[in-house]
Amino acid sequence: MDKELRIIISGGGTGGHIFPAISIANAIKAKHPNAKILFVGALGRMEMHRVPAAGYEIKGLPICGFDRKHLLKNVAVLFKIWKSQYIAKKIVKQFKPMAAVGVGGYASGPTLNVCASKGIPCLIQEQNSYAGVTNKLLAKKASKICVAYDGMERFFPAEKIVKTGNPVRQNVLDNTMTKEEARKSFGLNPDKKTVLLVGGSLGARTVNESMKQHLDIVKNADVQFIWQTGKYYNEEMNQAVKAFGDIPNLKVLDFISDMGAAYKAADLVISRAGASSISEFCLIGKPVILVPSPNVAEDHQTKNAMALVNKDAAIYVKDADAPHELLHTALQTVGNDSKLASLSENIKALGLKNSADVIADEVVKLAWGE
Ligand SMILES: CC(=O)N[C@H]1[C@@H](OP(=O)(O)OP(=O)(O)OC[C@H]2O[C@@H](n3ccc(=O)[nH]c3=O)[C@H](O)[C@@H]2O)O[C@H](CO)[C@@H](O)[C@@H]1O
Repeated sequence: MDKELRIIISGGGTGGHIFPAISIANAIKAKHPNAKILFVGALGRMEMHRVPAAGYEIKGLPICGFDRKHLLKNVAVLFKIWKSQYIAKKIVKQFKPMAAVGVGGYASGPTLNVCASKGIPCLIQEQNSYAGVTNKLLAKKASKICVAYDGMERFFPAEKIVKTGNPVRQNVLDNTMTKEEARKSFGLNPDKKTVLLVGGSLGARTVNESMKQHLDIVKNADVQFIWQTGKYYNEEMNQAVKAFGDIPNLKVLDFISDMGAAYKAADLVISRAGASSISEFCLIGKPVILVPSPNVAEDHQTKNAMALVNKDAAIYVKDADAPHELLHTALQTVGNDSKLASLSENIKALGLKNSADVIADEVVKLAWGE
């Protein structure tokens, strides 16, 4: 019988924070099936339904970020932070975690602060090449900081850093479908080349516009498309497709639950350059065109993308050029088998394997004081 193991995992806001957290939980459970794991997220954010869907319990804090444009609104934010801290204290008192993991995002702030103040060891996981605000604030209190990029001593104490890469969900890596089965599972022709478009976990306006403005090219192309619009844009994009008329070689979805199947179906992916997505492309060796979001802190997606593009491991299309360039580049690339093969080979060489396992081991060592 395994020793007792009680772990809190906190953070979220977007898939880029939530899915690494779920992979860490899965890796802990695989090694220690009796481990008790509790997630703490932000009420109203994506983690509150994605985490239970992955089979874990989650408690929500009423936390949100500071409003940098409307300073007066921040009085309410301060109150929410205070209240979240109070609720986090109650959660920690009841659950009695032996270690806490923060994956970035608002909820990890109060949760890890409370844990650290009670002497519970904390580990943080930073997915990006540019550290997020919450993780930077928590760094002093953390015992270990797991990162995916070199040079993170700019943000964190060097002696705490472990380079592990980003954990990727096991079902993204272990999909056992054939390409044909995967395409069929999306209602598509099993034998036709396929392009998958993903705008990160929430969808991306630019990627969507690049499709919406060229539905004629889409319809006449000799390939088929899986188009993830994101929840916010889904209705608008569906209406545009409806107004255009029937496009049998196009499947429009707001969110893709089985990314393993979507990647398997695709010969080429078009994507934002979020850190978790990039780790997935590397580990499965997927040819990809990256359109980094220009709207993120310190332009970190462009930095994520360039680490690949400079090694001929991905194609770069600038956000501003995407509406007129993206589809042409995609169609050219997907028709060029030797280009697809070299992109796949080059990107695969950059993957850091077993990240979730390595982090899980670090967490368990902290919990058991080893
Ligand atoms: C706008 C924004 O703030 N983006 C940030 C956010 O991105 P975002 O949440 O988009 O994160 P990533 O691109 O890193 O990861 C997206 C994750 O969602 C999954 N997925 C995506 C679409 C879908 O339909 N189904 C699905 O399961 C992907 O497989 C991947 O696991 O967090 C990342 C990690 O901190 C950052 O690098 C990004 O800059």
